[in-house]
Amino acid sequence: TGSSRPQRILKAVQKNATKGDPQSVISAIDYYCRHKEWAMNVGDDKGLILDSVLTEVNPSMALELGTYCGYSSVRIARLLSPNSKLITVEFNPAFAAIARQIIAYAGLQDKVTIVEGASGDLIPKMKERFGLKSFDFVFLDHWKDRYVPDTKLLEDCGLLRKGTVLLADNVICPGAPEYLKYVRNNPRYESRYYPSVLEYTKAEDGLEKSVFLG
Ligand SMILES: O=C(NCCNC(=O)c1cc(-c2ccc(F)cc2)cc(O)c1O)c1cc(O)ncn1
Ligand SMILES: [Mg+2]
Repeated sequence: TGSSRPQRILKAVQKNATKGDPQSVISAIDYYCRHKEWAMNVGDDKGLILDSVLTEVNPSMALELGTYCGYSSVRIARLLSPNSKLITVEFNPAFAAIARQIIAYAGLQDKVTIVEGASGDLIPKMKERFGLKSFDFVFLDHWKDRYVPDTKLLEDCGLLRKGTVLLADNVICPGAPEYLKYVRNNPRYESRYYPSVLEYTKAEDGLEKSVFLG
């Protein structure tokens, strides 16, 4: 049996990036996925918006739902201040295994904790498991029909605080229409849409930034 797409992405990182250099890991993945084979990383266009929101929020505790190969984990962790942490949740063990290696190649393993399992099962256990009060930043990039139930779960588990920033990928493509309805019609959120393109394509996509108002 042949290699998987995530395995080929890891190979491209090991071949073309410099160990311990997160930017070179990001560039190697973007080059491979733009010129060799498409993959569902947030990518370089939407990645610049992610970078700017992250720099503005400067989170101490960040959560990512949907790790895949760890591309956005590297984008997020490279911008975190010392002692700040990223917890990233991945359902698919094969994805998690590759992501662990890509995050380590970037030298960011001390800032990132990968948790394997279903977000709906893991979110209620986060406070006790990680001794955290709440998240300052959440990046939603997993199954699009989990965005609403997991956002409600984060609220109900007291994992959001006044000012927590949620940033959701793919709200246009593949689309998260229920999520847009939920955050845009909800007095507890202040939302803004950042138009962009689907990673490595010219198709329309974008990020929705929603501030939890408590
Ligand atoms: O989280 C899991 N998959 C990735 C979710 N992310 C996406 O589905 C996703 C899809 C696309 C996309 C866009 C256009 C197109 F034509 C095909 C795919 C883009 C993106 O940027 C994504 O983020 C997952 C997997 C699994 O096997 N088990 C549990 N969870
Ligand atoms: Mg995505």
